[in-house]
Amino acid sequence: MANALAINPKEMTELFNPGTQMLRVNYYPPCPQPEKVIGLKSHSDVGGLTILLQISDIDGLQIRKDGQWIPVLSLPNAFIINLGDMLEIITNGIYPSIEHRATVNSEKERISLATFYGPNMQAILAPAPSLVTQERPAQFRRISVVDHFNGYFAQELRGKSYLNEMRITKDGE
Ligand SMILES: O=C(O)CCC(=O)C(=O)O
Ligand SMILES: [Fe+2]
Repeated sequence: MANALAINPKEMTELFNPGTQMLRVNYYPPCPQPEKVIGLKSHSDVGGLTILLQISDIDGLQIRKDGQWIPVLSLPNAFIINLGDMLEIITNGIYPSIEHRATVNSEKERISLATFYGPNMQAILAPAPSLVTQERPAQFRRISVVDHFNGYFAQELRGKSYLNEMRITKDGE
């Protein structure tokens, strides 16, 4: 990714090396009225990369694109790769994180395994200096990784609302 962006790889490795790895197992029981509930509310993952495995062949994951919810069809033995908020910040918005949610099925349970590749807990999160230019000023504020995690987990999941709080607005706030 650093190569594709033509940045000094150190700017990326300083944030993610040594990184953290977390695993979440999601279990969505069947619901007779699936249109009235949501399995996992709309959110973007907080960290770097998410590698997701849908265990059963039950669809449920949806991504938001141009304001529309698009189903991600489950392919047998295929991983789904999601970009998280910290990658959006370090790439100064060039690689946006993906907003997604999970729905439930009326008859069958669904299980997914999400592996989160996250940052060094001692690091500071900010756009990579070489991606901050006069034409493209910093889009996000500097914050410690710990404070960023604390802020993210203190809120309920609501789209990309927490990342949006990190955005520097036009008047520099
Ligand atoms: O179950 C899914 O497909 C999505 C899981 C997810 O978004 C998460 O664990 O963060
Ligand atoms: Fe997620």
